[in-house]
Amino acid sequence: MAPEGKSKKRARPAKSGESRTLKRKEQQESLAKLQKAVDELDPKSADIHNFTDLPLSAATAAGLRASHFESLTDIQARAIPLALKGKDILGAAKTGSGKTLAFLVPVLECLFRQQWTEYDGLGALIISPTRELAVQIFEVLRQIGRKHVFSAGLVIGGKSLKEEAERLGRMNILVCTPGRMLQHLDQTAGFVVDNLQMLVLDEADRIMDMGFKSAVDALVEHLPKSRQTMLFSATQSKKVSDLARLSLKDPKYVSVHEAAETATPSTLQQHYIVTPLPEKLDTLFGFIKSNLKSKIIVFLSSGKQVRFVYEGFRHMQPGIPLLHLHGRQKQIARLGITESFTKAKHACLFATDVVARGVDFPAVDWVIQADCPEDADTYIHRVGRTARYQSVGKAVLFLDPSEEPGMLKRLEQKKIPIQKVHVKETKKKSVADQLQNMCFQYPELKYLGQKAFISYTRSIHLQKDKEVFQLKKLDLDGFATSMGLAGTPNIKFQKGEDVKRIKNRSRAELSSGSEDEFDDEGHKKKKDEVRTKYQKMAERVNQDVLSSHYRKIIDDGDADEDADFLSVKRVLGEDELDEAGKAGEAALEAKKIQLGKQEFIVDSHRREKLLKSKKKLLKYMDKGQKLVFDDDGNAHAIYELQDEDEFKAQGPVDELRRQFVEQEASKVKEVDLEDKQLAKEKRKEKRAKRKEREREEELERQGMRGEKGPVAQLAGGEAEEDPLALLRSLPIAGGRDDDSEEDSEDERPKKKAKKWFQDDSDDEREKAKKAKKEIVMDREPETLEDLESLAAGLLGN
Ligand SMILES: Nc1ncnc2c1ncn2[C@@H]1O[C@H](COP(=O)(O)OP(=O)(O)OP(=O)(O)O)[C@@H](O)[C@H]1O
Repeated sequence: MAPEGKSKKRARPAKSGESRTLKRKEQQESLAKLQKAVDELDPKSADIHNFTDLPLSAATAAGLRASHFESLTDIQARAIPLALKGKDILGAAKTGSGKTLAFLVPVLECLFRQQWTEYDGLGALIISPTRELAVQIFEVLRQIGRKHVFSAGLVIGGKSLKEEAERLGRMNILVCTPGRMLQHLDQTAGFVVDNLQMLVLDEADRIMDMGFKSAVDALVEHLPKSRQTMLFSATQSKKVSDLARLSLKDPKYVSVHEAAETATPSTLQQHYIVTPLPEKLDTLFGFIKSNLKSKIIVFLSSGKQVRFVYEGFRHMQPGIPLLHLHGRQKQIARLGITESFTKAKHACLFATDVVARGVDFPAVDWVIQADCPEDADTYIHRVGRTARYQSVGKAVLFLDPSEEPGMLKRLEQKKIPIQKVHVKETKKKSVADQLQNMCFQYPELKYLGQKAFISYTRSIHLQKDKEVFQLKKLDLDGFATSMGLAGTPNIKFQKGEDVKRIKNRSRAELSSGSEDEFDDEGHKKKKDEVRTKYQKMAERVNQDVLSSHYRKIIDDGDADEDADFLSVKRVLGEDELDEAGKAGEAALEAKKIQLGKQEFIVDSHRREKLLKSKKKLLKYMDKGQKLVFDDDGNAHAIYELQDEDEFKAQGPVDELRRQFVEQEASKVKEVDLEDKQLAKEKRKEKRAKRKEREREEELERQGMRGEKGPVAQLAGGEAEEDPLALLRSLPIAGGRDDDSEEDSEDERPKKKAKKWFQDDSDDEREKAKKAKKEIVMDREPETLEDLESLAAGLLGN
């Protein structure tokens, strides 16, 4: 028996070697077949109607099938074939027409055809202007990519940079917002994007506009030029400057609805109501009361408007669940609200333009634009939240009489069909009295009202399109009264440069909470900017209620918004020390500290804290000196070793210094370049080695077990792929076959054990598979953390 066993053992490697070669051959043949099909694909073919008509990998096809996507929408049928062939694309199609899949499918396919692994690093970057949209794109990617083994992550902020940074290195596909991504590219050591194959900009016109300009330009600087780039939007522009900024190569413009009669979906009914500003809230409340069995989104111009209307109406209990969403809520609250509204059958969501673009809430009946959009493009995106993909929807725009002619002209220019309707007087519900009572009763509501009033008037003042927005023609006193305010708040507008600078930012940016934050006066807030108590008080020029009221505002997840006022936690700067003293800070018993040549008096906790900060103290410390030791071991300053005359003969000191600095700088630069090149080559070499080894091991393992692995299945073409098979075959720490040779190469990084695959035995694997299935089926991701942890591992489930 023993010899038999022995002979069996000897026979196994030979068998596995054979099957390994066979499987590799099959895999290569299958890939070559797929590539050939892509090469031969005619992007203009009229026979492409379904996903099955496209040359796609079995994994993508299975993911699409499992997500119930069968037939292609127009933009998908036109854009995907071109994208599969590696073309740069400018894609334009109406809202809700399926642009997301038009770029996600090519992303998956591009990486699949290159057999991308986690060691190849970042392969595709998808940029979205808002966090909500990024989360949604990520969700769709997770759905259709479920059979792939790529890793994917979300980079949208809302958690510490360090936490995000730890995951980045492992990601093949990232969905991100521009600012946050740039932060990582600038600050996260070891995050390499040299290998990037694809860059996608969803809502490209928005990402390329002023608000994101510097972030996007800097971000693109980091990316390799030899990549495929795709831009999508319902309001796509062909601006040459944008194309140049992104170095697009012979881009194909795919605009499926260019010849359409209207720029909005044909299933959308669009109306407008002329309602003077002082009657707007009455009309809105009346509308909501008349549509209690509906799902409604109400767009307002700023977060403060949203909060006031939400709080005010909530107290009046209209009989429908009310929600509110704006960019300055905490990330977790934003996600929770988005999810609640997604699931709700009947609800009314008050929102800023943070959800105007891309967000795919199911079955929205009404989109109400209670505040006029800044331009026709914003109008198109807002109304696009309803009547999505073959469903019907209705939209109503509220206009002040002064806005009517200008706005109608803009809408007409953009081919937007809209009809005027009148509100029945009986349907209007006067809310001014109730709001006035509430403002009297709840000072915090009054405060919100004042802020909302100010932010509304300011947004009108800052609008670029003066034909539509004419502050002077608005009845501001009537508006203040309708909000329940006893008097009209005084408004101060900035003049000159400030206004110009603020004007350059669109209303959407001011209210969407995209990424940069702005203070009440429109100044861009730096994250750690230190502002004194006095500065803040000075900023409250437009308020006439006491600051204690602010603190009473119920914190329902909006803490971010009022962080300026509510938070007492501040980082202190030097310039604050004196102020702190003035403000009566408890003084410490004065003591003295000697630092370098300077003496410091410590008379407050703040100053003491400052003096503990090494970084801040650097400027007071000696800069250090270069010393040279003579033969006797005595130290000398460099100049001491040179004869003075000799030294002077060399030229003016400043010139010498400059030359020296230049020389050294160029040396450093040279060495730096060499180092980078060397490191890059090493990385490439390692990657290639790893990839080869993985393939071999995978094939070896499959051959030894006699299992039908993914490679064989892929070659078969027809059989249902096991999404985890490839993963299982990867050399997982703690789960290696005993008889597999331990790789002795030092440089090989230890793979992290993936929880669900730790034991390689079939039973354990089965259990892991079940457990994983349970997660996917029984528990939907609830938080950002859930989403990311699902994705941080792998797309496949
Ligand atoms: N081929 C398809 N078959 C069925 N449904 C689809 C298909 N493609 C997309 N959809 C559905 O259509 C809806 C809208 O798709 P998507 O969000 O991609 O639209 P969009 O064009 O990006 O819209 P927006 O311009 O507002 O961003 C989604 O609910 C999506 O699931």
